[in-house]
Amino acid sequence: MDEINPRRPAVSAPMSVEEFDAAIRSVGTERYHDKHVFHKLLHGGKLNKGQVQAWALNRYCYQEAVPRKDAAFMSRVHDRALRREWISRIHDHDGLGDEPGGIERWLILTDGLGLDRDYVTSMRGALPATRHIVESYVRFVREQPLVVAVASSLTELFAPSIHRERIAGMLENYEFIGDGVMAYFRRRLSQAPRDSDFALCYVKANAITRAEQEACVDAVRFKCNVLWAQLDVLNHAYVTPALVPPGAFVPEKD
Ligand SMILES: O=C(O)c1cc(C(=O)O)c2c(n1)C(=O)C(=O)c1cc(C(=O)O)[nH]c1-2
Repeated sequence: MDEINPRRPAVSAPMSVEEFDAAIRSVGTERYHDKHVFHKLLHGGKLNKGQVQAWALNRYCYQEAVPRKDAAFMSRVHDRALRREWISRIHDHDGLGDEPGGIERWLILTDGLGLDRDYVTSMRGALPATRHIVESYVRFVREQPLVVAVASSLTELFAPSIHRERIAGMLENYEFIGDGVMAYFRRRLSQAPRDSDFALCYVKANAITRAEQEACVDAVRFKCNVLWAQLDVLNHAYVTPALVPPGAFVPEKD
């Protein structure tokens, strides 16, 4: 007869698929960056043009990092079917053929805000912390188990509602924002659900043990932190009291 070994740590049973789904979504409810004060200011028209410029040029660093993290992910995938699926994420951002892609659409936004393209793409004016934060996402995806790396993209489950709020809020509240420059976010309204549907199915099918499921939930938490921390440093540098670090972009006075 098997004896119960009291020294063996209890192994928790895996969550049901419904519990796992709910655990992932509850991370977003608790800590997605739609709750950050900087977004409330941005969408509510409470920032001046210089502060919006600072947001857009720092966020460029995130845009620039996303296809690199997807390429880092793909470099580790041996399953051809998964690579065939994932590559569309790189095309979404870098473009393919006549489709200019999301980075180009982001630069249309920064053009519209009166920022010089070379300055934006050089990332010279970005806050020092922004670069470190976005690189931590690339590193995470390069180093973590594949299913955990996929899970870290699941914040996109929560993105469409913030994109809708941003399009409506910025168009309504800033005379320097026109419909054309919001094209980036409009396009994401269809891209993000496609990506997050796939990622959620993949994670549910491939995170089998309780430990794997918990690592995936932690990955969503990590990624919320990546998004949150980018807003923390913007708020710290550009919202009162403004504390722009040496060498970073300085808005012109209104
Ligand atoms: O504006 C936003 O709030 C927001 C959030 C996120 C997200 O939740 O990760 C992404 C995006 N936008 C986005 O535009 C985007 O292309 C994107 C890719 C990814 C990813 O992790 O692969 N997240 C996001």
